[in-house]
Amino acid sequence: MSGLESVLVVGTGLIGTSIALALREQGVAVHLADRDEGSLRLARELGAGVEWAEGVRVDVAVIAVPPHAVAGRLAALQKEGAARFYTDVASVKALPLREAASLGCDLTSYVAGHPLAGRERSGPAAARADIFLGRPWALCPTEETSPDAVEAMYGLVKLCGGEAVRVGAEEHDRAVAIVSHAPHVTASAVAARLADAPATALGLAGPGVRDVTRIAAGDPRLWTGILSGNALPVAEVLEAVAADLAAAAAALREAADPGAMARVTELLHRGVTGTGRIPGKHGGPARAYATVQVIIGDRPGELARLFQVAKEAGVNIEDVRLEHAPGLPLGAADLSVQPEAVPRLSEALRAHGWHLP
Ligand SMILES: NC(=O)C1=CN([C@@H]2O[C@H](COP(=O)(O)OP(=O)(O)OC[C@H]3O[C@@H](n4cnc5c(N)ncnc54)[C@H](O)[C@@H]3O)[C@@H](O)[C@H]2O)C=CC1
Ligand SMILES: O=C(O)C(=O)Cc1ccc(O)cc1
Repeated sequence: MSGLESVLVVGTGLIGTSIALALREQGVAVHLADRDEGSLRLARELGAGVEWAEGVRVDVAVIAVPPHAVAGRLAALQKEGAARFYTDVASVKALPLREAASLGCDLTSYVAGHPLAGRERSGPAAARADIFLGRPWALCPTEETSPDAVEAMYGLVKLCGGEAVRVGAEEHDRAVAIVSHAPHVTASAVAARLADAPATALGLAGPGVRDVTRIAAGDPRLWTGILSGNALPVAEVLEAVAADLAAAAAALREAADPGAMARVTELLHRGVTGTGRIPGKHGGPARAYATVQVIIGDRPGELARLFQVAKEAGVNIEDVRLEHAPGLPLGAADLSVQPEAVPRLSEALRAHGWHLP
């Protein structure tokens, strides 16, 4: 299919509205539908598109609702003849395909999809057009899917700035159990320890615990649906994680024994190996950035001034992490840059009066 001109987004939450905004930026006509009037209105007011009027037929319908609701929406949309092609964005893929088949949906025009991009917040207010840039976007056509439908979805993913990855639904589900679903439960288990932690402990919280628990802030209702839709693959990974944790705890009970601590060290080494295997930006190999730490005042415009100095020094800031010192009007910014840019950036920052610890 050449040129995708009109899209219907059903479910104007975080992902649906983000897709709509990304497509609007590319000049695509976007129609919106959601069973929740407030979400629909907000998405419209954010410039994500116009309300879908029944009878309007589009090139592609994107179903961006919770996993268990996908097949029902697909069946209803196909009955109305809403689009030429259909896709969804649910975090699990075998479930909607199975349910769509049992509801008698037309599987030739449906390509199950999943953008591996998102946030720990829900709803249209959290939507951003750029969350898909350089991110993988799984597409799971089956033997029944028409080549035209697959081609249309590659076009849609490209328009959103994502990188299409073709994969079978079962393989997809086993993969995301490892890289997304089990990590979510693990993050929740760590974050749950904070629910009744003493104030002293919370006051000492640093970036490490933030990194490990960020995704645990996600919507529990949505995540219950995701996990129940991928139950066995997730259970398998969690059992392996639990075994590692139980072995580490048992070893720490005998910490005076060097043999026991060696087992803990071995787990830490496997962890280092695992983190090193996570691909870097744009799906390329992991790239180790160097960090330049700068002390910043808690004042408006401080970061903008910092970025300006980096820009003038010709240094690209790949990532930035802010750490606020509790109770102090100061914080630290960790700037991730290419290792070779560290001396240039450090020198430029010092020359402009910044304090580098
Ligand atoms: N949150 C994330 O970071 C990611 C989520 N996903 C998947 O995207 C889908 C949507 O998730 P979010 O946008 O995060 O959720 P969200 O809660 O922000 O939005 C979901 C929207 O769907 C609407 N909705 C629910 N059932 C509906 C139905 N039967 N008909 C019409 N509208 C309905 C809700 O009113 C809501 O506006 C889910 O399947 C999720 O697994 C995929 C990638 C990332
Ligand atoms: O917040 C993050 O880092 C995520 O990875 C979000 C996310 C949540 C659910 C998905 O199915 C895909 C991505």
